Amino acid sequence: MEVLRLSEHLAGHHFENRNEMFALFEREPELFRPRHDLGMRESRELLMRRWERLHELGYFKNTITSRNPEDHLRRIAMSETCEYLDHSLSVKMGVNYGLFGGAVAGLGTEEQRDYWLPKVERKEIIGCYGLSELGAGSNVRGIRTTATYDPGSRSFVLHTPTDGAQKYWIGGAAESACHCSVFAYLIVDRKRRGIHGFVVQIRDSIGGSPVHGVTIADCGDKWGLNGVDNGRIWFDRVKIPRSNMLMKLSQVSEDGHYTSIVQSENELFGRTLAPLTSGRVSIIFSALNEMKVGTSIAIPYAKSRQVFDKELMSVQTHRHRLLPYVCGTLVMNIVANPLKLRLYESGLVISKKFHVLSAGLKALSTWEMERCLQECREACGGQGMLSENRVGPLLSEFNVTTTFEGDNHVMVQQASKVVVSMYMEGLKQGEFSGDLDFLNREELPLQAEPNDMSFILELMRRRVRGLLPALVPTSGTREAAEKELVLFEEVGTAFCDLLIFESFEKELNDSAGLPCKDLLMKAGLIYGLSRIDRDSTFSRSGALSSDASWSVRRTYMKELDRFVESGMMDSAIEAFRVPDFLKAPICGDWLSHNAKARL
Ligand SMILES: Cc1cc2nc3c(=O)[nH]c(=O)nc-3n(C[C@H](O)[C@H](O)[C@H](O)COP(=O)(O)OP(=O)(O)OC[C@H]3O[C@@H](n4cnc5c(N)ncnc54)[C@H](O)[C@@H]3O)c2cc1C
Repeated sequence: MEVLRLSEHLAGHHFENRNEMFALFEREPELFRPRHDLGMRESRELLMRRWERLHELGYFKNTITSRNPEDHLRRIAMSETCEYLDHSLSVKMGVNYGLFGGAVAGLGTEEQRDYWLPKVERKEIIGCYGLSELGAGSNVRGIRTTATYDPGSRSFVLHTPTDGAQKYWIGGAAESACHCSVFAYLIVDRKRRGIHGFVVQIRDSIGGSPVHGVTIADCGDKWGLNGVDNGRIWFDRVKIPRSNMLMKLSQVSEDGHYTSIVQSENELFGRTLAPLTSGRVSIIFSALNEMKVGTSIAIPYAKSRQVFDKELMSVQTHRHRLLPYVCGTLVMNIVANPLKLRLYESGLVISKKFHVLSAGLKALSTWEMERCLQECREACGGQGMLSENRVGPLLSEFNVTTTFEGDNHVMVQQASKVVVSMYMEGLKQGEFSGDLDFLNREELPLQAEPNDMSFILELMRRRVRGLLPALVPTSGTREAAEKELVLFEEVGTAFCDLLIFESFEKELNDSAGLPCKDLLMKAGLIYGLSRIDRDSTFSRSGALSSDASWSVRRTYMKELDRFVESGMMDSAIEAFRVPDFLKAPICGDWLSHNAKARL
């Protein structure tokens, strides 16, 4: 019962809707069983059939046009559920509903929302999100597409000046999308006004021919996520009506007068890209859910496998290879849930802390997921190479999450920038504030036994305390700090880790009636010890002496054993609640599955 409540808590919201969707998958296996044996063309076709079926059953009804955050969260729950089955499906729907729809909802006027969003919801149009270009991905300000206002025809002229400025990787553009939220430099009366969003029709209908002036090409076969038809788009002086500029933040009047409610180009840039924040938070959950699937396959297999007369899961290295990911998933899930719920609160203003946590968690969770799935693949030995056992294909399906919606290194640097600015401000003022407040106090002595969260938190703080002055000597400049980019990113990671563990502890203390608290506390301890044990920045920053590092190692190994022997590992896997039909043959009676009699 407690474990079921933990499952519900991890899901965070719309537990019943998720179950309902899993039940549909199970009921209609022809369409909804996992397929990892298809080429690009069949994957795309299958995706469209799956999406159509979900649409027909009304799963997304009222989730795009509604003003009620609950309805948007319902769509997110549906999308997360689809990820267990088909990452491409949830990405393609996410680009349409979340990015295209999100751009209209976030950047459009009331009138524009009322015009476009019902069409998206009724699937009369499929939208894509055109930000990245061949020559500029992470460096968004480097895009070159222009949108020039022509007062004579009261229209904008969208143009791709060079091949480097072609829109690239645009999900849905290669085959199906008929509209695109295009991001381009606005030019009014020969003045450049920063990057703005426009709704541009690129095909005459869903899956139809490109409209006049638009050229579209397919990015081609990828080694994962092949259900998504990523495409390239060129605009050759394409005219769109004035009303297609998304005008909530800035407006161009009919006679070509530019006004904006935003004070600076920097602020405009931040607010224009805001829909990406919800995409980033969704990616955190992609990573966590796939770690749930990977470990829910590798661990039952290891429990049923004998190696050299021992049960594989009893082997110390195996515990050390898999359990940190089980524990990390629990920790990050507990931290990411309130982040997601806050994102859909009306009137949310994205604070620096929110930005650091969402960007940092996006990077850390997807890197963890990548390592986790690789480890699960190897932990299943040769069986891990079979597509039917899912772990290998999932690794290639989800690999891109480290790159899109903000490359991970660039995300970590966002955290670095914030913490370095806070530190330099503190040096200037002679006092540190906010999340660096602890720097005003003496370092606490380290407790002898590294066996609880206060030890983990103290070490996380010590590491930040040690790394910051190494990066920013008292007289240093921010520019100099940014040249030491490896250390700069280490500082960002250290700060994110600290925020993650602080948030985790706060959630544990503040959430009344949190189920399986003992299990979660142990998970926090093990995940913390694993991060300390594997990362040299703890010793380099002076946070951890050699003696203390041995003590960490000893406790860590003991805690791994306790986690298994107390039954906590099994409870965690049960709480992940991956339905059997979305696991793999090696989770069950794999001898019978491979019996000669079955040939
Ligand atoms: C499958 C897929 C789907 C996508 N879907 C869409 C979509 O629908 N719409 C859309 O607009 N875009 C989409 N993208 C584009 C995606 O957002 C970009 O690929 C991403 O932002 C990275 O840009 P890039 O590919 O140009 O890589 P680059 O920015 O060139 O990065 C290359 C390498 O350089 C490193 N690097 C870059 N800048 C720095 C720096 N400042 N410091 C240190 N290292 C750095 C990165 O870590 C990376 O390893 C998609 C991409 C893929 C692969």
